[in-house]
Amino acid sequence: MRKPDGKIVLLGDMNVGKTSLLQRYMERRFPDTVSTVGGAFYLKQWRSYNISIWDTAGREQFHGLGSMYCRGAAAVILTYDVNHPQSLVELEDRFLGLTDTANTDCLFAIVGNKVDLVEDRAAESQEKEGHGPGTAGGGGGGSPEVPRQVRPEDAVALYKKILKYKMLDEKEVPAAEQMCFETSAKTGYNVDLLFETLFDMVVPVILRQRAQGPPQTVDISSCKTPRRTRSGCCA
Ligand SMILES: Nc1nc2c(ncn2[C@@H]2O[C@H](COP(=O)(O)OP(=O)(O)OP(=O)(O)O)[C@@H](O)[C@H]2O)c(=O)[nH]1
Ligand SMILES: [Mg+2]
Repeated sequence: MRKPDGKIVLLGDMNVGKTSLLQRYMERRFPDTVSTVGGAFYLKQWRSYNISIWDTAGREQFHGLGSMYCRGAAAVILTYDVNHPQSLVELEDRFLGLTDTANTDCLFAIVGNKVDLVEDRAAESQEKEGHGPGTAGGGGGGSPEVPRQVRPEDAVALYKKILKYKMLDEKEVPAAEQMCFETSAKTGYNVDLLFETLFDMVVPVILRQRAQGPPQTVDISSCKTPRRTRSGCCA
């Protein structure tokens, strides 16, 4: 098997749908998933390039592994659940720091998944209309019964914060509107668009990396071994 030419890593809180997104894209289905342990990867051939796509565990106890998976990454997909604002907050607080090991010219995509639930809830609330007062905490006439939990602008704001954190010039990287997606692994909405937009963007990064020298590999000896807790789990 040929060595991958480039690497894309999915990061984000547990349950946001990272594994489901990857399975939807690679296997064209939406199977039941179990919470990921450690990490796993798929290889995708895109044009003449082999791209590895890494699925990581969002659970806190595997957090220490995240920066190892990001080492040398050409792109990172920061995933949140559009119905859980905290999952967007976590991207900044808990996951962004893990990307310090990625390439200096690493691309960042911000992906709000489970957008089908927003539509479902909106439809439900429309059905209820005219059947008496709403149940979703008032606000008075005119305001939607089920407010959208995370707005696309919130993801764009995070993208801009990332550029600041990475000290990147907005003019030299893809625009926020190009890199913020809303997806549904359940219906497949925007899933091909997400991955294939990134593949196309990653190819020039691969070419630049090649021109700069040998690709970075994971040097396991340089990674700190996770401390063992009394229960034997990774801390
Ligand atoms: N409605 C809906 N449910 C989804 C979607 N994507 C994932 N899910 C469900 O959300 C749950 C978690 O999905 P996973 O893909 O396992 O989440 P994960 O981010 O990989 O979680 P960890 O591996 O624990 O980090 C599962 O029950 C999925 O079926 C989506 O787009 N829409
Ligand atoms: Mg998973």
